[in-house]
Amino acid sequence: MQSGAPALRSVLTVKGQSCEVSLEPERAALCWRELRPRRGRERSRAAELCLTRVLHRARALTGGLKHQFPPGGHVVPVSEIISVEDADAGETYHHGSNWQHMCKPHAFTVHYVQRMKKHRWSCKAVTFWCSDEVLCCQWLKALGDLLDRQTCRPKHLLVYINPYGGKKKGKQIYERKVAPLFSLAGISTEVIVTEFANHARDNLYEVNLDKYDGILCVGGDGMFSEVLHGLIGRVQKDTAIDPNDPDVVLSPCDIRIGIIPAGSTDCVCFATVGVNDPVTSALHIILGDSQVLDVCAVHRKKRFLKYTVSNLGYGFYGDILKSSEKNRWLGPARYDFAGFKMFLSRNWYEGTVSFQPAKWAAGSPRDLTRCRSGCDVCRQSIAQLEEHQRAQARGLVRNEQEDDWKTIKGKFMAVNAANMCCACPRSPKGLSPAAHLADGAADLILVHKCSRINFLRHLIRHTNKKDQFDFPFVEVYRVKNFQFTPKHLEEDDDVDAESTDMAIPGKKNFAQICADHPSCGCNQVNSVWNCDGETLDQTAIEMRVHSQLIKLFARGIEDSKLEDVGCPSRV
Ligand SMILES: Nc1ncnc2c1ncn2[C@@H]1O[C@H](COP(=O)(O)OP(=O)(O)OP(=O)(O)O)[C@@H](O)[C@H]1O
Repeated sequence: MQSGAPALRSVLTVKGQSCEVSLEPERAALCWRELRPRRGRERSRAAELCLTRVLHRARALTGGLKHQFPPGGHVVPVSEIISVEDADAGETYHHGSNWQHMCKPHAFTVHYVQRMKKHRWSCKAVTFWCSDEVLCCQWLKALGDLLDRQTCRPKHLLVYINPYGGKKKGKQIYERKVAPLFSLAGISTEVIVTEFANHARDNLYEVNLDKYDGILCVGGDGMFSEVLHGLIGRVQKDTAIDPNDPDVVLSPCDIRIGIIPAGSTDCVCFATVGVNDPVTSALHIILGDSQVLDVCAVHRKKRFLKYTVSNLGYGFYGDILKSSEKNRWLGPARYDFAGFKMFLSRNWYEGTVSFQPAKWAAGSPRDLTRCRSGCDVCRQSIAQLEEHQRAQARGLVRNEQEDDWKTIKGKFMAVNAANMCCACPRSPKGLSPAAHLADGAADLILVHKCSRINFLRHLIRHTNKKDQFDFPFVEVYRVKNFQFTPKHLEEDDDVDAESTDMAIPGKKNFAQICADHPSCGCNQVNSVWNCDGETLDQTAIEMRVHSQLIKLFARGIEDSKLEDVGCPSRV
C-alpha cells in the first residue's frame, strides 16, 4: 500500500471470532486481532455474523476503529502474502452452519508465509468472512492491488529437474511440494526434466532468456553448478566477453537462479536460505527474494576451467570427492565413508600457494561476524572495493597486478578456498564460518601436514564453538585471488602440457598403489580439486573472485530473532 493511501479497516470474522482487521498503509501490513475472547466453539456462527453487522453499524457511528491494536493481534507484511483469493472459489473454508446457505456470507482467503523453527517457512492460510459482498470485493481489490505492486516477484519461470539427483526424488518433490505453491501464487512454469548430464547447461545457451523471470534447478549442488555455468557462459557469449581470459571483467547475470534442494549435497541452498527445504525455497522464489553472490573463476593459464560459488578444495576434500565417486551406489552415505577413509590415509601434497589479500574487505576470516540477510560487511566491503577501483582508474593508487603477492611453499593436507561459509546440516558452522556471500573475496585456508590426531582436532572444531583456525598448522587469509602449483610442476615451464596430472605414467601407478596401501608410508603425488562437488583434472590452477556476479532467489540467512516472534507476528 502506498504511503498516504487510506487505511482499510473492518470488523470481519475469522474462525468464528469477530476480528478488527486493517490494511495499514504506513506498515504495509495486514493486521487483525480478536475483538473479544473466544467463549466456546458451540456458539452459533449466525449469532457471530449478526454481531459483526452490529459492530459495523457501531463503526459507522463512532467514525472508525481505534488506530493501534493492543497486544494479541497478528501482523502479516504485504511482502509476505503469497496470494489472496475468493474463499468461495478456493473452497478452503469449512462451511459448518446452515446459516450461510440462507445469508450467503462472503469471504476471502489470504495465503501467507509463516516462519517456523530453524529458518524453515511454511504456507499458512486465513479466511476472513465479510458481512456483505461489497465489503468482500473491497478487501479483495485492496489486497490484489497491493500484491500487484510487488514487482520483484517472478511470473514465468524456467525449471530444470534432475531426476537422478540425491535420492532420485527431484521430480516428485517438485510436483508435490513446489508446483502447487507456484500455481497458488499465479506463477507459470516451463519444466524440463533433464535427460543427461549437462542437459540444463547446454539448453541455457539456446533458450530465449527474455521469456523468463528466473531459472530454477531442482537437484543438488552439481545441478546448480550446471545452471550456473550455463547462465554465466550464455551471458558472456551474448556480451562478447572471452571467459578464457583470466583478467577479464565478467558481465553480471541479471536473471535470478532459484534452487529447490533435492540432492545429496545442497550446500549453496543451505548457505543462502539457512535450511534445505523445498517449500521454504519455493516461498523465497514466490516472494521474489534476491541475494547477490560472488563467483570464483578457475583458470589454467589462458584457459577457463570452471566457476565455483562455495568451495574449491585440494587435498582432503578433493580426495573425498574422488573416492566417493567410486561408491555412488552408497548414496549420500558415500561421503561419510570416503571421509573416514581419507582421514585414515592422511595424505599430504607438496606445492606452492600464491595469493593477493583482499585489502578492501571489511571483515576477516577469524572475526565473529556472520553473513546474514542484508549483511553490512558485504555492503561495506563492496563500497570499499568500488572506491579502490575508482582510485586505481584515476591513478591515485598503484596497480596491484604485480604487487602484494604472498607466497607459501609447503606440504599441505588441505588447501581450500571458501567463497561462502559452506555450512551444511552436518557442519552448521561450515568450512569458514565468517566467510561472506557477496564481499568480493574468498577465504583461503591452508592446513599444513600434521599428525592424524591434530587433523582430527581441526575437523572436530568445524562442529563445535571453538575456532577451527586456531592451530599452528592452519593458516587462513581473505583473498581476491590465488594460484596453486604442485611441486612436480614447479620446475615445469610448460604446465599447460598437463592435461591430467595422473597422466604421468610412472606417477600414476605409484599414486594408485600408495592410495590403496597407505601403510606403505608413501604419499600420492597429486590430489584433485573439488570444485563445488565436481572434480577438476588439472592441479596447477589460478582462481579469481568476481564480485556479485549472479543473483539467487534468496535473502541470505535471516536473524533467528524473527523466528521467535513467528509470522504472523504477535504485536
Ligand atoms: N538426467 C541426468 N542424467 C544424468 N546425470 C544428470 C542428469 N541431470 C543432471 N545430471 C548431473 O548429475 C550430477 C549430480 O546432480 P545433483 O547435484 O542434482 O545430485 P547430487 O546427488 O547432489 O549429486 P552430487 O552429490 O554428486 O553433487 C550433476 O553433475 C548433473 O550434471
